[in-house]
Amino acid sequence: MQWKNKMNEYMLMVNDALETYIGEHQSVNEEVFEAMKYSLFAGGKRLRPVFSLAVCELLGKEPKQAIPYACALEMIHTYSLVHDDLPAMDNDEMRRGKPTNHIIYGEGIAILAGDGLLNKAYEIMIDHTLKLENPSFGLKAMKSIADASGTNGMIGGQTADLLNEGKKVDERTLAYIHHNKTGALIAAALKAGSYMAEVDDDEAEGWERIGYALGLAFQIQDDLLDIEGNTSEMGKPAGSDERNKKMTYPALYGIEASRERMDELTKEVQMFLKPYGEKSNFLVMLTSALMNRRS
Ligand SMILES: CC(C)=CCC/C(C)=C/COP(=O)(O)OP(=O)(O)O
Ligand SMILES: C=C(C)CCOP(=O)(O)OP(=O)(O)O
Repeated sequence: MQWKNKMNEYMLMVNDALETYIGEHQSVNEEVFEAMKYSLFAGGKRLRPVFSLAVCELLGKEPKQAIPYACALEMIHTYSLVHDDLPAMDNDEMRRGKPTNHIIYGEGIAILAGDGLLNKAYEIMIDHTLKLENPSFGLKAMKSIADASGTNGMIGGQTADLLNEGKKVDERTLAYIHHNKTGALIAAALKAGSYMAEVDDDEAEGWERIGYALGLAFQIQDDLLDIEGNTSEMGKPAGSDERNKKMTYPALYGIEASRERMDELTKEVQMFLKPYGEKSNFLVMLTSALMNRRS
């Protein structure tokens, strides 16, 4: 299973860099640092940073070039989960196999820890971009991540998700939710990775487009697991979507149609990767593993 070794290698690079970036704090604000570290190192799959590193390497550059942007993506993703779990949102008590941030630290600190992770992401990207000989690719990677995380991206998707709880949404609204809530950050991970390999905008947009397909397939599997998976394997509560009256892909289209759509999207991603030949083996394997995952 060579791809798993590669996955471990990328994860180690990301975890080491995250440890360095988060730093140590021994002062009155220590509590918020502890809360940030708690969720960041609770055992996430590190998919978004791994996608960035893998795309950068596939395109012929050292994956470490993408590390600051990859770590920023993981911090933004982690903040979004900390806030998503709050009582005001999904009110979940378990995440990444552990009690959620607000259960351990209380709601106030959990909100601040999310804010802290979000801000830290930009501190890292700005520090690194300022040091680049040619900062334009760093700026483009950073802009991709900022756009994807904002009100026209992940925050927009989460807003639509929240406002439509308990309602039967139409296909367009559900597509908007998925595209933005989950797709945007995954698409930005691929796009930012390609920018760190110094590709032109057309090529970067190709990676972004396929990232959206990957993101939708990933969210469909997440929603299927919420119905069919189990809490101990997933490390987060099964049945959360039903409890929160969320309109999901399987709720609107049914389980069979959801699986078919996920398979189509997976094939689309694999067709995109095919011209890259052997260099794309890791991403091809990771994509199929994600669609068969149990957590
Ligand atoms: C701005 C914010 C707070 C964004 C949250 C984005 C997001 C992808 C949440 C998790 O989605 P989910 O609720 O479908 O997934 P899970 O099953 O992991 O809770
Ligand atoms: C977008 C969704 C479906 C939220 C969970 O994302 P992941 O499944 O990547 O969560 P972690 O492994 O990072 O905890």
